[in-house]
Order: sequence, then structure tokens, then C-alpha cells
Amino acid sequence: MTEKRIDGKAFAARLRERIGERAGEFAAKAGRQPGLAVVQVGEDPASQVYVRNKHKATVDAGMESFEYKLPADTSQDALLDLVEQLNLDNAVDGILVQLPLPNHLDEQSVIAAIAPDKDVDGFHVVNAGRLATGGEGFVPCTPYGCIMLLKDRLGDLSGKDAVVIGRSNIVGKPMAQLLLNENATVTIAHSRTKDLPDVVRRADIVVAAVGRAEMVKGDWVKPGAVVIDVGINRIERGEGQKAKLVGDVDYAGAEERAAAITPVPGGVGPMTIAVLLRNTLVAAHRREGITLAGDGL
Ligand SMILES: Nc1nc(=O)c2c([nH]1)NC[C@@H]1CN(c3ccc(C(=O)N[C@@H](CCC(=O)O)C(=O)O)cc3)C=[N+]21
Repeated sequence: MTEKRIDGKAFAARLRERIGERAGEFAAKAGRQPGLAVVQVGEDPASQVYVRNKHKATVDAGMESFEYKLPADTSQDALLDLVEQLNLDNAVDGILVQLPLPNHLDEQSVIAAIAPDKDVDGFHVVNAGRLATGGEGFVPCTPYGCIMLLKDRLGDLSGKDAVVIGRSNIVGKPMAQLLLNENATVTIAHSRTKDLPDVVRRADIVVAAVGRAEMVKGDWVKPGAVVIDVGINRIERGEGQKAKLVGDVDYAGAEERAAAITPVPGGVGPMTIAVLLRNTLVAAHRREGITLAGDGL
């Protein structure tokens, strides 16, 4: 019997191991390591944790990590100048500008300034367009990680009824595209969806990406469904206590009915970072014209 709990942390660790081996092979051929630049503007505490984790994972996988920490009052022009400098830097294969940006900065124009072949987040319109039309680009890390976990559990996703809750450009929409590419029948549900519990009850695959703590209740889950919880909601506890992380799904309730379910933490989050490294590895190979067997995994 496989466990119901999908161990994204262990899965991601195995991926990072393989990516590290491939990065070593790349370095032997190219004479340099794959390089990832991470730009953080301001000091959002949650962002700082992710940026630190990304830096460590990058270095552990045998890649070069370039970190740029800019003050919260950085101007749009200064940020665009840095992005342009990174676009031109041959040691940099991937560029990630940590979102959200402070309010005075325009995220869309910053993303638009990143060279699409270095856009390892897959957020540039060119990469969104390639995903939508079947071209070779970069796929956003979180949805790609979710698809890997789903295929690992279910094998072929063809003909499965999938419901994605949430329609963000970063998760919901690309997730739906990827499921469609796997020949699932896809419904995108959102805040205006009528009878959401009934829509979810039809699903063989539920992907929750709304950012509302424990919104999806256990009795919404069809018995035997696979549940992927993308939410990371911080619940503050008393003074001096660490915030608790919960997903968008009521884990205890959903676990009783689901065939498999991702926990928070330890589910989708670690996959996001592993796929970021995978995308960086792919970017490095494409930029150097070196063939990477398979899909880099
Ligand atoms: N340009 C950009 N690209 C991103 O990919 C991006 C971003 N901006 N802004 C913020 C979000 C969030 N994100 C996470 C990555 C890993 C975990 C992760 O590893 N989470 C651990 C727990 C970490 C903790 O304890 O806080 C887990 O779920 O087990 C979480 C969240 C990437 N993001």
C-alpha cells in the first residue's frame, strides 16, 4: 500500500540529487556552472525565507547563485537596469525576480524586461504563450511540480476530471494548461463559481490554489480523488511562537476520502524549488547549445 500522504519534500530531494549530477556534467562540458540570479526588493519576511532556501538549494545542486538584495525604495528604472545587466551577463542562465514587489513597482513591466530564454519562472508572456500553444519555453515551477507529483501517483492523466481552484497567472492558469496537455478534462473554478463544493465533488484531481486557509472541506472531495494543495497560509500564533503553515485544504478531513493528498508544508513547496533548478539547468543547456537528454529530470 502506498501512503496517502504525498511526500513532496522527499520527491524534490531526489530530483535535486539528479539535477546536481546533470549540473556537474554541464560544468565539465561548458567550463562553467549553470547560474541563477535571484533579485529581492525589500524585506518581506516570507520572501526572505524562500530566497535563502533557493540560494542553498542552488549551491547544493552545483550551480552558481547570484543574489541581489535591493532596498524597498528601489526605483523602477534601477530595477529594470539590473534586469538588463543580468540579461547580458553570460554567467547568468536564469533570472528570478521575487514577487510580490513593493507597490510602487510595476511587476508586469519588470517581468516583460526579463529575456524569455532566462525566464526560469516562466512568467514572461512569451513563455505563457508557448505553454498555451505547445512551444518550447519555460513552465512556471509550481504547476510543473504539481504535474510531476500527479503523474507519479496516477500515471496517465488522460480523461481524468481535473478541477483547478484559482485562476492566477502564476499557478491556476498554467496548471490548467498543463493538465490539458496531459489530456485531462479541465475545469477552472474561482471566487465566482457557482456551487463550488459540487464542482469539486466531480473531480478525480483537485488542485487548490486560492490562498485561503483550509477553504476546501473534506466532504467536497470525491472518494478516491487525488488532492494537490498549493496554498501556503501563515496562521499567526501567540507572542514568541512560530507561525503555523496551513494549506488551502482541510487536510484531516480531505485525507479521509482522498486516495492521495499533499501536505503543507512538505508537499508542493519543495517541488517549486526543485523545478526552478531544473529550469535553470535547461536554460544553461539551451544557451550553450548543449543537448540535455530527456526533459532534464
Ligand atoms: N518570482 C517568484 N517565483 C517564485 O517561485 C516565488 C515568488 N516569486 N514569490 C514567492 C513564491 C512562494 N514560493 C515558494 C517556494 C518554496 C516554498 C517552500 O519550499 N515551502 C516549504 C515551507 C517553507 C516555510 O517553512 O516557509 C514547504 O511548503 O514545505 C514555498 C513557497 C515561490 N515563490
